[in-house]
Parts: sequence; C-alpha cells; structure tokens
Amino acid sequence: MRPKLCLLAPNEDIAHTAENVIKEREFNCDILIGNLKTKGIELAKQALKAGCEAIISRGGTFLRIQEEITEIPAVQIKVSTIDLLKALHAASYFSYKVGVVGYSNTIYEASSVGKYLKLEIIEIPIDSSIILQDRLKEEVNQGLEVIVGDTMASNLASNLGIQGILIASGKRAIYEALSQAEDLAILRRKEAISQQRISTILNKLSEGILATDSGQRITHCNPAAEKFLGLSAGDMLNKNIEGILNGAYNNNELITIKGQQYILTIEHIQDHGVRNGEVFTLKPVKEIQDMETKLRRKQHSRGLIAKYTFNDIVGQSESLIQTIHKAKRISKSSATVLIIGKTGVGKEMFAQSIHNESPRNRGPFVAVNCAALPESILESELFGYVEGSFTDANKGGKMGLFELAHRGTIFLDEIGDMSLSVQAKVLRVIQEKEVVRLGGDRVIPVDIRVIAATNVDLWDAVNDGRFRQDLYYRINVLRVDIPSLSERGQDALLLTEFFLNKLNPSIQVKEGALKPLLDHDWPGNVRELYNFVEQITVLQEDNALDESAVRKFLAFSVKGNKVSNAKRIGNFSKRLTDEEILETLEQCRGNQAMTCEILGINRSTLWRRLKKLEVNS
Ligand SMILES: Nc1ncnc2c1ncn2[C@@H]1O[C@H](COP(=O)(O)OP(=O)(O)OP(=O)(O)O)[C@@H](O)[C@H]1O
Repeated sequence: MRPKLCLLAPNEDIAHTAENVIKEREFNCDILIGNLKTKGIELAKQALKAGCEAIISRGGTFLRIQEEITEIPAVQIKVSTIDLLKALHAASYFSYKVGVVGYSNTIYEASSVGKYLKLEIIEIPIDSSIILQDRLKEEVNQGLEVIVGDTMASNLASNLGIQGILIASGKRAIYEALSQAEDLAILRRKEAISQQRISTILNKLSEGILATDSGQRITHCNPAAEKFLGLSAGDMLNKNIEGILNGAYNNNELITIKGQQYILTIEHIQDHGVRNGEVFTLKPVKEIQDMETKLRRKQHSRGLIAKYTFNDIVGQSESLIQTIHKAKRISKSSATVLIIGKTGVGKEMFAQSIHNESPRNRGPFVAVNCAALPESILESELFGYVEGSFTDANKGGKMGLFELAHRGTIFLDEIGDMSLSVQAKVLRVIQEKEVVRLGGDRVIPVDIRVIAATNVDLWDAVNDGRFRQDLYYRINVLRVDIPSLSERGQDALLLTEFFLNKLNPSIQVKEGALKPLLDHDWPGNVRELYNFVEQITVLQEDNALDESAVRKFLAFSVKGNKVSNAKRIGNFSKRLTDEEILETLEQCRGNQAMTCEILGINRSTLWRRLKKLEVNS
C-alpha cells in the first residue's frame, strides 16, 4: 500500500495543479487548502492524527510544519526555475527592479535568471515575517514597486501597496515534492520496523543498556537499566549520564548501584569516523557468577554435590555430639578447615556436612583423595592444564579441580600424602586464591573454601620434612578432631542398627545380641563396621540375629581382617592354604567378591586357585 500523503496547498490554483498530478501518478494523497494565515498548521496536525505519513507544503508554511510536526517527514514544494522565470517575467511588466522574497535556493536562482531578463534583482531572504516586513518597507522607501514570492510575500506586498506576484508551483515541482515525500515515508516505515526490532531486543536483554549522544545526554535506555538504577525512562532521557551513574566511570569497571555490583562496559558510537556518543552496558555480577558456576559444572561430568548433612551422622555419644557442634559453628565461616581422624571415622561425611551447612552450599563440592593418585596425575587433576602442555594433554586443555570448586568447597583428603612440590602449589592457591594451569600463564581467580583431612599426625610429618610447615599453618586454622569409633560409647550399636535397617530391614535383632560389638576396638572405624554389617546381611541364614551369631561373625571378621592385613605385608596369596580358601568361600556361601575381600586377594588369583582345585566357579 502506497504511503498516505497530505499536500497543503496555499491556494486553489496550486491545489488544482496538485490534483492533476495526484490523479495522473496515482499518489495516495489528500489535498488541503491553507497557509500560515488560514490555520494551515492546524490542518496539518489533523492530517497527522488521521494517519498521514508525510506532509507536502510550501514556503513559510513548510518552515512552520517542519518545526512543529516532527513525527513525520515534511517536504517542501521547491520553486522550479521555470516557475521562477514565469513570475519574474510577469513582474518585469511592472518594473525592471524586482524584489525576490524567498529562501536561499530561490533567491540564488532568481539572481541568475533575472540577468537573462535584464532585471535588477533585490534579494530579500526570509528569516522571520517581522524582519521581512521591515526589510520590505525599507526597499519600498527606496523605490521598489514589485516583488515576487510565496503567499506570505504577496500578502505583505498588498499591505504595503505595491505589486505582489505569486510564484506558482507547476506540475513538475509538485510531482517532485510528492515523490520525495513518498520515498521519505517509505523510509520512515522501514526505520520504524527496524526501530521496533531494536527496542524489542533491548527490552528483552537482561543487561542494562544506556546510550548517550555526543553531549553525554541519555538518548536510549532499556527496562533492565530502569530496574537496576531504580529510575524510569522519563527520569533518565536527556539527562547527563554522569549524574545517573553517580560520577566517574571507566570501561570494564566494577560499579555498585543500590548495593548490587555490576560490570560496566562502554562502547563508542562512531558516525563516519566521528565519535558520536556511547553505549553503556551494565551486567549484574551475580548473573555472571551464576552463569560461570553453571558452566563450570556443565563442563565436568562428575557429580559435584555433597550428599551428607549433619543430620545423616548417626551417633549420640558425647564426644560425637561435641564434634558436630564445633563443626556446625565452623561451617559459617569461610576459613580453611583441617579434619583429623583415623581411617573410616567419617571425615568426608563431616566435610560434606560442613559444606552443606555453609553459605556456599549452592556451589560445588569437589573431593580429591591425595593418596590415591600418583604425583603427576594429582597435579594435573588439581590445577588443570593448557592444550599441548604434555603429550597426552586433551585438546582444548582441561579445567582443574580447584577451578571446578569455584564458589564452593574443595575437600583434600589425606593431604599428608601429597608430595612437597604439589604442596607448594596448593599453598599458592590457598594464599593467592588463584590458579595457573600447567603449561599456561593465565592467572585464573578462584573463590574456594578448602577442607583438608588427615589420618596421620601432620606435625610429625612437618618435623620429618615431609610436610611444609607454612602449609600446615595455613590449613590448621579451624580444626575438627573426629573421635574414633571406640571412643564413642554405644554409637557402634546405633550404627549397626542403622546399617542393618538400611541393608536388610527384615533382619530382627534379638535383645542384647549386639553387646559383643562394644568389646571390639574397630580399627577401621565406621567403614569397618559397615562392612561387618554387610557381611551379616549376606551370610545370616535366618532373619533373627542373636548374640552367638554376632560373636561368630565377629570372629570371622577379625580373622578376615588379619588375613587382609597380612596380605599387605607380602605375597600372601601363595601362602594361603587350599583349605583356607575353600572354607572362606563356603562361609561366604559362594560369594566370590566377598571371599576375595576377606582373603585380601584379587578375583583372578581366586579364579586361578579354584581352577587348580577344579572347583566350578
Ligand atoms: N556417624 C556416621 N553415621 C553414618 N554413617 C557414617 C558415619 N560415619 C561414617 N559413616 C559412613 O562410613 C563410611 C566412611 O566414612 P568416610 O568416608 O566419611 O570416612 P573417612 O574418615 O573420610 O575415611 P578415610 O579416612 O578412609 O578417607 C561412609 O560410607 C560414611 O557414610
């Protein structure tokens, strides 16, 4: 559909010519007759309300419209050379001296056209109607008898009693103005569509956007910026940016607005190589951090969740309750924690519970067993590496566990087994809160809480030169000593009932059946107790567990432990007699995994020995 235009003609003649052009060229244009005197501006405003997309007018009316109606383009019917020639020719009948009233382009043309007609042209530019009137009076006093110009000029001429000749607008001038108006209206339509798209995008952005002009005045702002700054668009538009952002700012700077932190970035707007304003972007730091955490989590397939809380720790002994109480208090701070306790006492369980009770509980929990990995692998696991830093390095490098624990907790289990060179690097991370990947030089900031655990006396290790003293002091800030199971009174009974219920709830425990457990010293602590209960659930023949059965299992378990301990001393499997193997297998009711566990041998050794004995496996 062609744009809807409106032509404001100063008189019937021009209206008539315009009507012909519109008909011939099929413009979608209404014609209104009006000039400055006859409320032409009011008519134009009404046309705008009625959906007009561009206004065409002449002379002074055009100037007023251009000033007052900014919503749509205003186009001027220019004075063509031929129209000017006709008017000057008509004027020459009255005098050789002709005043030409008009805008610079009209006057300029008039002087050259006037030369051909041998006329003396007096240039009278239009600035305002009052100045024009004075100027005209002056010229009339000096003998001017005729002027050519627009409707306003010819009205002034009749007021001053001289001849006024109206420059008519011919078909060509009207056609050109209509075409120009139509082109501009189409351009406006396109601009409006792209403006709409831009504002939809700006409105949807979670970043706050503010744009300024070359004078630092705000020209655009989006809803996110309104929200962050607590100001409406009306409060900000046309205001100086410095006043809105409260003073000085720099690109890529951290700024605080209403207690929230934002990263401020500033881009310069270049217009044909000239700086013409700036675009300010406000990104909430919290959003960046949340995204970063999500990304870090996604990049790593491991589950980084701490599943245990203090509520999961079973036991009612005074020593355990005291320890839990202290650990809960420690949870609130962000300081490094050292958990000390024998093997299997629940150090990791405590570490997870501390993390879950801490303000970091929404962040990751990363556990590393420092004794389980060879030095070089532990180092690359902890710190990560950059691409190509060693032969087997993954493409794209790899994020280390410290980075992965960002905004969460890293649990360094058995820290006493860490080599001195890794200790030095860990110390650096704890002190500086930053990591450099192996083979890289980029410093990556990390916000982590370290919980270290040990089952050996670290101070002894310091004295032996196996543990760095500075690291010892660094990690020994808050300390949790977990009592061994033998120091926890009746807890062994509670734990047994708890594990039995978890593994096989149908087993009934007879009165006093668990008493023998209190005489056992549980060197492997809760883990050993758990394994013991697991054996019961597999080997128990009926569902009623009495004291004699418990004693039998205990004796069996102690023997198993002795065997497993002996295994560690030397190549024990060779010394295991066939009877021992068969007896254990029978007691385990053919369960080979458990037989291996009790005898401390691996599956292939058992399989070989059974094959020799021709036992069907
Ligand atoms: N008080 C408790 N209540 C319930 N379960 C427990 C308790 N203490 C430990 N456990 C369980 O015992 C097992 C060993 O605990 P954990 O791994 O936390 O011990 P650890 O001291 O870290 O062991 P290690 O010294 O070998 O690293 C886990 O399965 C844990 O869930």
